[in-house]
Amino acid sequence: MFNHQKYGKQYFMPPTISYDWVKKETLEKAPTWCSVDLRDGNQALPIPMNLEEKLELFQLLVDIGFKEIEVGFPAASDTEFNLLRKLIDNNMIPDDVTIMVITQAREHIIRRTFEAIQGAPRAIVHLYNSTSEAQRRQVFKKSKEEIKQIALNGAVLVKELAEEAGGDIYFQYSPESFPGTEVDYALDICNSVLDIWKPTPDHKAIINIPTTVQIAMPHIFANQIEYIHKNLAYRDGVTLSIHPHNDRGSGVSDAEFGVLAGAERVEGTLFGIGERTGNVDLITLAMNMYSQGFDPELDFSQMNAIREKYEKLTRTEVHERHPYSGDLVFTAFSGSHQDAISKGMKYRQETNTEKWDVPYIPVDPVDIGRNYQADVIRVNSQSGKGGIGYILETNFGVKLPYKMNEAMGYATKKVSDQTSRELSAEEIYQVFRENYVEYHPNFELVDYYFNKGTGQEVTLTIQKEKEQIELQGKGAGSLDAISNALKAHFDIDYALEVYEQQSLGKDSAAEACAQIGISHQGEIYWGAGIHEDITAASVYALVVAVNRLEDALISQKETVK
Ligand SMILES: CC(=O)SCCNC(=O)CCNC(=O)[C@H](O)C(C)(C)COP(=O)(O)OP(=O)(O)OC[C@H]1O[C@@H](n2cnc3c(N)ncnc32)[C@H](O)[C@@H]1OP(=O)(O)O
Ligand SMILES: CC(C)C(=O)C(=O)O
Repeated sequence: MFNHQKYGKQYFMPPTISYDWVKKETLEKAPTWCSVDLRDGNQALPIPMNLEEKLELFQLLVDIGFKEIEVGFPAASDTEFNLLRKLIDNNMIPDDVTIMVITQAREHIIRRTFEAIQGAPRAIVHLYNSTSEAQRRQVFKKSKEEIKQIALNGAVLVKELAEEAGGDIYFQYSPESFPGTEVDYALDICNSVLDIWKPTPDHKAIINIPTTVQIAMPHIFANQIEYIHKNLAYRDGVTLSIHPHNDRGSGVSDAEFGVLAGAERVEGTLFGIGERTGNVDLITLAMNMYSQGFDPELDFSQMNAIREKYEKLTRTEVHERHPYSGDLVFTAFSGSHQDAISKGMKYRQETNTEKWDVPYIPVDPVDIGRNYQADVIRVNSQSGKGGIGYILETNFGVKLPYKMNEAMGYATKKVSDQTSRELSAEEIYQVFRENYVEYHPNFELVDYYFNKGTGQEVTLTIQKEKEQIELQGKGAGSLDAISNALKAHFDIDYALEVYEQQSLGKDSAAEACAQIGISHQGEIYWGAGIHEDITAASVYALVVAVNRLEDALISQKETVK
């Protein structure tokens, strides 16, 4: 039964709350990032990665710029153990990267962990045990003091083995299931562990506070972290770290608020993969900083390549709406958004604006290897003239007059609506050609030439059904002469209202596109022509516009009948 009364508050507020973190606006300095993809991320996969896949992911993490990487839980399996041996024995760990290994606070597991890191240039040994009230009562059936002792025994052994091993070994402790732990009790365990390790500013220890399962709103977590930050022993010898999960969907908020509250290091995964609803997504965190103008010290300029490799290695798919990295995150289908984006892009180009502030697009897609044409404006039945015009202009150089763009917008939406699908740029161009360049249901222009080279007298041949007809016309200019010939033949009147043209390419041999709008009884009828010769392009545009006017007159006559 769906019964909310079954649930209640399981988290603990800290003994004092100062809310200093609320007064800070944004993250201005990158925290130390620690990727836990190879451990927490891997733990979430139905088919865990094999050795080769893990090595490839390790290299990807190094390439992105991670300086701390949790390589695994070496006591868990031979694959994890062998991964460490492979990395260490083959000198595959770059000088500026520190690997981390996690261990339960159990003697045989700690010993196996140390075997795995023997000979490592540097390593963090990450010790954890569960401290929550629920786990003490249900899982461990131990008192607070006994649970604390598990951590302390582990801390002592870790220290002894590190001293035996020599080398550069750092310690990390996590009170697992912290969200359900009394905050002052968690702090007491952490401080007691630190009393054993006695860290210094030259050889810091890490205290890592996880939201193992998220059970409170992000501001609660921030208050808890601020309390720990202010009351940690050996504070200048400790890096305060956080490890948010995402059960309530607020992993990113927990992380951001946690850093505002005093955390200096964040553990998480690429794309937020992790058990249940995942870990905090480090890409989103880093890109959030980037979009505020701060250096995240991680490089996501090849986002698509990172995503493809990650999907291949983990056999998971990144959702198309996943922040910053999904296929559709820069895409606007809706008309008013497309209109604002295309105007914003144009404004940016015209004004050479340095700061990015294009409406609806939080970061410049190009910065992460995406592409305006393919990614930003895509067209379906929700789209409008702004986006459709943008696609014609940026892909094909066709810049339609404002009102014609509106008509083209409706013609395109109609096709998308009828076919119930998105239209590609080529398909949109095809709609344009069929409706405005190749549209001549009533008559076609076969040929024309100007008499006596004056350009003011024209002879043109049109095809009407099966018949070819020769027409004569005179005018103030060539287009006027042709227009007069058509008006006389069809016995119609209209005014040449709009005339625009643009070159479709950069060289002089490139084609031109002309657009013509003729008005008759308050309505405008549009046509376009594409030709190497601009006069020819205009003539063809006029022929389409007159065909459209003819359509309207024929249907008027049919209505009268
Ligand atoms: C929140 C996190 O993601 S933490 C990381 C969790 N990840 C993993 O556990 C993945 C890797 N783990 C494993 O492969 C296995 O658990 C191993 C190899 C480490 C240990 O295996 P086993 O000893 O067979 O089983 P298991 O982990 O279930 O052991 C549970 C026992 O350890 C105790 N225990 C569990 N965690 C801890 C801990 N952090 N510190 C001390 N004792 C612990 C339990 O109380 C239980 O004790 P009991 O045997 O007296 O009942
Ligand atoms: C071991 C800790 C850090 C952990 O993974 C968690 O609590 O989620």
